Amino acid sequence: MQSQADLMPPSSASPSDPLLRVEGLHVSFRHPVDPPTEALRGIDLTIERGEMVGLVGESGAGKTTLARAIMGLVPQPGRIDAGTISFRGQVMADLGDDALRAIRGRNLAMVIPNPRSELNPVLTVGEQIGNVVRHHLGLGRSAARAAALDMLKAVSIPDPARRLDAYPHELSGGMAQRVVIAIALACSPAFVISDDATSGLDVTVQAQILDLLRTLIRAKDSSALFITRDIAITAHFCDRIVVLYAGEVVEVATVDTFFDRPTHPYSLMLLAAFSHSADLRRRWTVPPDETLPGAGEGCVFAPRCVRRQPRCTSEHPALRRLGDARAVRCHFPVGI
Ligand SMILES: Nc1ncnc2c1ncn2[C@@H]1O[C@H](COP(=O)(O)OP(=O)(O)OP(=O)(O)O)[C@@H](O)[C@H]1O
Ligand code: NI
Repeated sequence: MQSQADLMPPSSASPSDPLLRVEGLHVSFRHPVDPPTEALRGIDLTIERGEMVGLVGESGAGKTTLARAIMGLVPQPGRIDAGTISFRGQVMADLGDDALRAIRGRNLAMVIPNPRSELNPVLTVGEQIGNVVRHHLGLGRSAARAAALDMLKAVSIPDPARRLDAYPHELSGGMAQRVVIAIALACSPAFVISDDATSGLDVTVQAQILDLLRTLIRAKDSSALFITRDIAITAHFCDRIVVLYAGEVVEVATVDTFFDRPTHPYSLMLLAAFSHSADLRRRWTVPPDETLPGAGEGCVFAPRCVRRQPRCTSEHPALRRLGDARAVRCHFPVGI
C-alpha cells in the first residue's frame, strides 16, 4: 500500500512547480433540452505550497464545480471542455484511475458540510478514520486505531478514547464535522479543500472548527482552498482571495490588499453587503429591479455594475495583472 504514496512524485515534477495549477479550465453541464450551463469559463489559478486561498462568490458562481474539478470528480452531466489541472507539476488528466485515487485519498482532501452524509452510519468513528490510514498509509490494525485516536485528539473531540467506538448517530453536528475533518486530514494531505464546510453549524462552533482546520493545515504545512459565501471568514483564515463571478475569476489579491483596496466593482459590492455602512451598500449595489439586460459579448458583471460604460457591454475584459499577486478582470477597476 505504501507504494501508492510513491506514485505521487512524478518524474516531470520540479520543486519550483506550484502545488496546484489550474489553466484555462472550462466546465459545462449539459442538459437534455436547454443549452448547457457554462459553470466555469477559463479559470486560471495557482496555489503555492503552504498557502491558504479563499474562494468567494455568490451562489451559482462555480465554487463547488471548481473544487470538484480539482478533485477529478465533476458530477454528471458535467464535463471538462478545456483546460488542465496539475498537481505538483503532474497533469491530472494524464494519470490513470489508480494513481488518481491514490492522490485523492492521500494528497488531496475535501471537507464539505452535511457531515452525516459523509460518514458511514454502520462503522464506528475509529473504524472510519482507521480505514483511511490503513488504506493510504498501509498501517496495521492497531497502529491505525492509535492514529485514529491521535486524530480525534487533534480535532479536540471531548473524551476521544470513548468516541473512538461511537457511531455517527451518537455525535452532535459539530462533533460529526470534527470527525469529517479528522478523516480528511488523517493522511496529512498536501492540499485541502473546504467547501462551505461549516455552513450548517452555529456561529461559535463554526469559528472553532475553522480555527482548528487552519491550525491543523498550518501544522502540516499543507495548502488549502477555503470556499465560502461569507467573505468575512476569508479575512481571518486566508492569505489570498480569489473572487469568482459567473464562472470567471474577476479579482485575485492578498487578503490585506483586498480588504484595503478592492478593485473590481463586484468585490466592492460583496464587501459593501457585509459592511455596516448603509452608504457603502447603497453606492455599490444595483437593486434587483434595476438589473439591466445581459452583457452579451461584454463583461459578465456589466448588467449589475454601477460603473458600467459602453465598452463593458461590447468587449469581454481579460484578467489583467496589477503587480505581484494581484489581478483584476475589469475595464475600469476602482482606484487604478
Ligand atoms: N450537478 C449539476 N447538474 C447541473 N448543473 C449543475 C450541477 N452542479 C452545478 N451546476 C450548475 O453550475 C453552476 C455553478 O454551480 P456551483 O454549485 O459550482 O456553484 P457554487 O458557487 O458552489 O454555489 P453555492 O454557493 O450555492 O454552493 C450553477 O449554474 C449550477 O446550476
Ligand atoms: Ni457550492
